[in-house]
Amino acid sequence: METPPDEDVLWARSLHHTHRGSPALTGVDAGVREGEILAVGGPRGAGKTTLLRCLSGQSVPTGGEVWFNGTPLHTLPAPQRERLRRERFGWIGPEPSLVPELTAWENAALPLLLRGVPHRRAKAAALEWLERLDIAAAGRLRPYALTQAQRQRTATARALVAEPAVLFADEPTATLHRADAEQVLRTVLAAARSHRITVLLASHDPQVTAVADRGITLLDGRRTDTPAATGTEGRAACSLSV
Ligand SMILES: Nc1ncnc2c1ncn2[C@@H]1O[C@H](COP(=O)(O)OP(=O)(O)OP(=O)(O)O)[C@@H](O)[C@H]1O
Repeated sequence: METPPDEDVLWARSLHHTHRGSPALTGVDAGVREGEILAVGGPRGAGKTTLLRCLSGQSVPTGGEVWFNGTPLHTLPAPQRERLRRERFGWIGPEPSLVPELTAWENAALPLLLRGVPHRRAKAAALEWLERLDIAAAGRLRPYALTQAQRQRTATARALVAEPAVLFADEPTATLHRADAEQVLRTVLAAARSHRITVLLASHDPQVTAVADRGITLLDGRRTDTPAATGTEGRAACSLSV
């Protein structure tokens, strides 16, 4: 068995995954270094979400290995995997799934509250992230009273509030208008760089993936990027002002 490279915080080898018998990933290798922003590009249906779900321990691959800091996620019993996910990973999906009964700040504070952080400290941290995302004024509103953009910003605050080791952002700006998309991306990237959060950013939009340090590309569940392209500096090609 090959050992994960020391510098990779997250490392996957020969990942296979099927959905009801249909292949979604076919032998994908990937690695991301601490503090790196890695884009996962490719058209719809290419396998980006499936890859992020396998790397984050939400799905167990049908074949291959996933290692996080020397821990094999692919063999970890479900309760430990859940715990690791809760404590070390953050997730932003294309649709903000907020708890309808909670206010924006309570939703944002949820990862800290569930971890037993005192109410006052959790609230202060949540409000700080909502402030950074320009929606502190909406902190007392419940999700039904928020716009789609405010809901997505709240979900972004929730993903960052506990300063995860790895942030998985799956099409995080897909439902946002350009200006909102730019601000959400800018905040995520600034937070990642200042807190050394590793980011996996999946998007079918080349303007979004261009903000990453490095990118891989999937098509029909396989990587299509060449080693040379993998090392390309994404930021040089960035067309979003983030
Ligand atoms: N729950 C599921 N059940 C059945 N097939 C699925 C399921 N999830 C994904 N697939 C299929 O697996 C393949 C990869 O899907 P995946 O969502 O990972 O791709 P993607 O690149 O993230 O695309 P998108 O941007 O549309 O989400 C596709 O063919 C998709 O139809």
